[in-house]
Amino acid sequence: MRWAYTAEQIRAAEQPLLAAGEPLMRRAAYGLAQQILRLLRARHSRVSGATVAALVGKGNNGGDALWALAFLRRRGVHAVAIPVGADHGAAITAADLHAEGRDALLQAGGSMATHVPEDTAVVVDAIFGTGFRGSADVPTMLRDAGVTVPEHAVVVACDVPSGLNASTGEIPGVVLPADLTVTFGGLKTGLLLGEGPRVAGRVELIDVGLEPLLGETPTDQMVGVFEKDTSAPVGAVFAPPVWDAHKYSRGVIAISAGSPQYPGAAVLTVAAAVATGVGMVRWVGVTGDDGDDDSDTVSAGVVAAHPEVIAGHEADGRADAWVLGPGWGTGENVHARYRQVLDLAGQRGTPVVLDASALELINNDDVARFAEIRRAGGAVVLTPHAGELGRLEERLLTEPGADDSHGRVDAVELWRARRMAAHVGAHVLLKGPTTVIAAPDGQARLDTTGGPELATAGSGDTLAGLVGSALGRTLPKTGSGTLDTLDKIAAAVRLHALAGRRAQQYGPFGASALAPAVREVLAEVGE
Ligand SMILES: NC(=O)C1=CN([C@@H]2O[C@H](COP(=O)(O)OP(=O)(O)OC[C@H]3O[C@@H](n4cnc5c(N)ncnc54)[C@H](O)[C@@H]3O)[C@@H](O)[C@H]2O)[C@@H](O)CC1
Ligand SMILES: Nc1ncnc2c1ncn2[C@@H]1O[C@H](COP(=O)(O)OP(=O)(O)O)[C@@H](O)[C@H]1O
Repeated sequence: MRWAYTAEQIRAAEQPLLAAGEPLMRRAAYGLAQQILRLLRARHSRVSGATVAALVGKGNNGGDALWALAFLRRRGVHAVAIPVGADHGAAITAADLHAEGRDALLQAGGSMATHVPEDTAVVVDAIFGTGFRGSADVPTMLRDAGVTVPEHAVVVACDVPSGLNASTGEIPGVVLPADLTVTFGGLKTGLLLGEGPRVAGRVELIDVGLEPLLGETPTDQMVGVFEKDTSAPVGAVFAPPVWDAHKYSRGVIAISAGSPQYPGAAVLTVAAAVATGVGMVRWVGVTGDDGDDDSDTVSAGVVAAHPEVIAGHEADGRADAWVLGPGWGTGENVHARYRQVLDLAGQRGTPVVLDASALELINNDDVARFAEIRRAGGAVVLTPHAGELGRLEERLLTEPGADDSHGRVDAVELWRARRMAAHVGAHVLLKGPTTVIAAPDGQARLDTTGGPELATAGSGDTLAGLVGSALGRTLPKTGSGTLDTLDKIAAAVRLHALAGRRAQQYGPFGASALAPAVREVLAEVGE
């Protein structure tokens, strides 16, 4: 796992090193040049003779690119810098650029230009970096300057795409989307939130020696990031059973989901939990303890699809984790069931996942119930998408709107999830293209592994079942002692994302394809 930081945190960490004369810019530029060389080698047989053009602003971001061009020039690259931007209304020129960088480039034999040569293989976007404020329309700036980016050129953003807020992921104007972003010192949260993932392309991090200083950031301000190619602890959380396991020791997942209106939600949530391999999955209807005909239809559907499921109407049975809410709708009994399970969980310390319709039932009185569950050793996990979180905010917070007093109106997903988690004393799993998981103590994780193939009805029900399984299953004693609720939720999110990718390999799919794909992913993880 890597950590991500706001631009302000990165800039603060840089200060002592810059004051001590550390050559941060040259380290950053060297890393950028290496990444460009790698691209050139992959796309062209020869590095020497290839053209790399940088769109250079007047700040240090431009300085990075100028130094990188100087390194590339020494490797035989045709290196060209094009000043882009304005100062007091007048277009900037070479004289306005970072002086040392410009001199380094010229001394190395590079050149200044007013347009991007047609044979350019790589265009470096170095107009603005973390010093960007306000808004900018980069394509219009380029058009006004008579600069055209050739269609065949690969666009590499220096630190962040110019015009992207490096902390929040907002784009107040328009940016030039990058194929690759080479970022320096630490991963910026803006590359992972909001519009960031859409415009940053692949992200490579260059170590410039900030890590020790960033490590001093309070943990509630660091954001853990699960990298695409390393695992959130999927293997540890969804580990195979130990040799002397029995069905109760492996974990019993109790799921109250579905209604006559949405019977499929029950099947999908149950299917996900079953697919992870647990000791038992119980399905519990939302009617009174006697059940009724309507609920029996849902029950029959669940058992027909999954004969191994124990279906009934009593909440008071064995449960190592509860999942409440997928497909409940607004039936008259859901509220009683919701209250009953929260009270039971408070007495027993059972983790509870509140999804979909259950989220609509939460009010401020429940905060004390959630605290009770945590005190008893359990956890509460809310799994809203942005719309559901908005409704929670309206109901629970006195100031539901996004607060911009910290200069991060967005970081929206991160900030909103953290705020809600702290307010209600529960973990908040905020679903979307970037999934945010916030703990009540301020810690957070981001995962961008999931693709848009997951945006299909019932995919959230599947995720709720996976989170329930992660919280209720018994972990092997060895090697998993340090896994906390945040890790378990993160593992479920990652498993969901990997299942989406796996299912997609066989073509477009609906959510019922996810549970079989979960089994395939776990078979590989376990190998
Ligand atoms: N993080 C690190 O470890 C390092 C960061 N460095 C680089 O330094 C960069 C930050 O440099 P700076 O602080 O000089 O800032 P930038 O180079 O990001 O941009 C600042 C310039 O752009 C102008 N500007 C900002 N917003 C504008 C807008 N909306 N319209 C028009 N002009 C605007 C400012 O007036 C200023 O002249 C980083 O992004 C990174 O590339 C490296 O040089 C050293 C290592
Ligand atoms: N564009 C996207 N890219 C990646 N993941 C997405 C995207 N849109 C939605 N998702 C994921 O798909 C799932 C959808 O869940 P949800 O909205 O609750 O669906 P439903 O309620 O229909 O089951 C979530 O895990 C969410 O993170």
